[in-house]
Amino acid sequence: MSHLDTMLERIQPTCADSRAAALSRLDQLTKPRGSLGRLEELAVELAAITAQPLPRVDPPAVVVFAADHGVAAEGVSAYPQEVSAQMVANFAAGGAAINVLARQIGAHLEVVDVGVATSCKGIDGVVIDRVRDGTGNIAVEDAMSDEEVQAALAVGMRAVERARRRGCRSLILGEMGIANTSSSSALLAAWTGLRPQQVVGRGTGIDDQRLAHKCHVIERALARADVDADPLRVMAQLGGLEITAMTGACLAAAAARLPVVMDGFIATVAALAATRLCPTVKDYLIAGHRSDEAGHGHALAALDVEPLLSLGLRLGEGSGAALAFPLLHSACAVLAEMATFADAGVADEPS
Ligand SMILES: Cc1cc2ncn([C@H]3O[C@H](COP(=O)(O)O)[C@@H](O)[C@H]3O)c2cc1C
Ligand SMILES: O=C(O)c1cccnc1
Repeated sequence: MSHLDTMLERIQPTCADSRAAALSRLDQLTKPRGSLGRLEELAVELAAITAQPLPRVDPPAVVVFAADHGVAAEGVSAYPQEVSAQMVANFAAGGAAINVLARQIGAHLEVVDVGVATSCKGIDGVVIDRVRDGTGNIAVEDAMSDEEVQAALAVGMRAVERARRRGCRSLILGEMGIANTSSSSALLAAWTGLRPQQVVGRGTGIDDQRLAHKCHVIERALARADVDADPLRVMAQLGGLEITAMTGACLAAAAARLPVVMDGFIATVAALAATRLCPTVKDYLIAGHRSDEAGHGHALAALDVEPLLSLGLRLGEGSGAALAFPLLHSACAVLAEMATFADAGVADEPS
């Protein structure tokens, strides 16, 4: 049995008893029923995910998976490929946006080189768990072999295991990889049947001319691929190493009953891939935000989830998920710390 099959077998439905206990307690707390809106839904979801009537999400772990994309050679990004490795060094030095946001929420941050074109070996503090030197250019060849997809999934699973051993109770998945909005668009188009024009966005900030070119590149990739193949084969043809690692991490998190806060477009497509391998994973996912990337709304709709925030972000790295995390913290605190009507001697029926 493969590593993946073992993981898929371990994924169980979320806990109905803890969900019911959290729902019942919320209705006894000193507030009009349902008045904390989405925060109440979040508390209930977290109880069901963790199988704890009083869930805890602290401390969170942030894992940033980094890799390169052969399709960068088509000129689909506003930035050159070298930026992926340079940003890995920046993560390691603590200077990127996600470093700041992770510090604010008390998260341990780990950066994993899954396949940056030029190895990040030697950069202090980076986990080296490489599958290959970047992917193939999806416009002309498969991104990876089937074996490499399995290997990249396992990279994500190992990262979750490390986070668990450190005592983390929730997971924020981030990515760094120049041109990864192209791979994500191709995957989303393959799985939803949407046209490239609907799912391709400006990524790092490309102009209209480059956007039209990017759409054409994705059309070439889709024309070459068998989009009806099984999800792993589609990932091999059109995906990315860091995207696949995030998929593996979603599966491992669900198996371990860890809530996953999804970040932007790329992270959401990776989570969508996980649900195509195991639909139950969906119940372990919390949509942190809606990014400005054109395809993100479609990816969230494909998962049938509503994001917590919409801040016009278009960064990735796990930044939007880290910004949403305090809401999870608040949901848990309200459930655990608010007085009940009985405790506080407050009349619990409207007159
Ligand atoms: C300095 C810098 C930091 C980033 N951090 C995240 N991204 C984001 O931009 C990339 C995707 O956009 P595209 O497909 O257009 O290349 C990914 O690396 C993503 O994480 C960055 C991009 C840059 C340039
Ligand atoms: O939504 C995202 O995650 C995103 C958008 C643009 C560039 N990088 C990431």
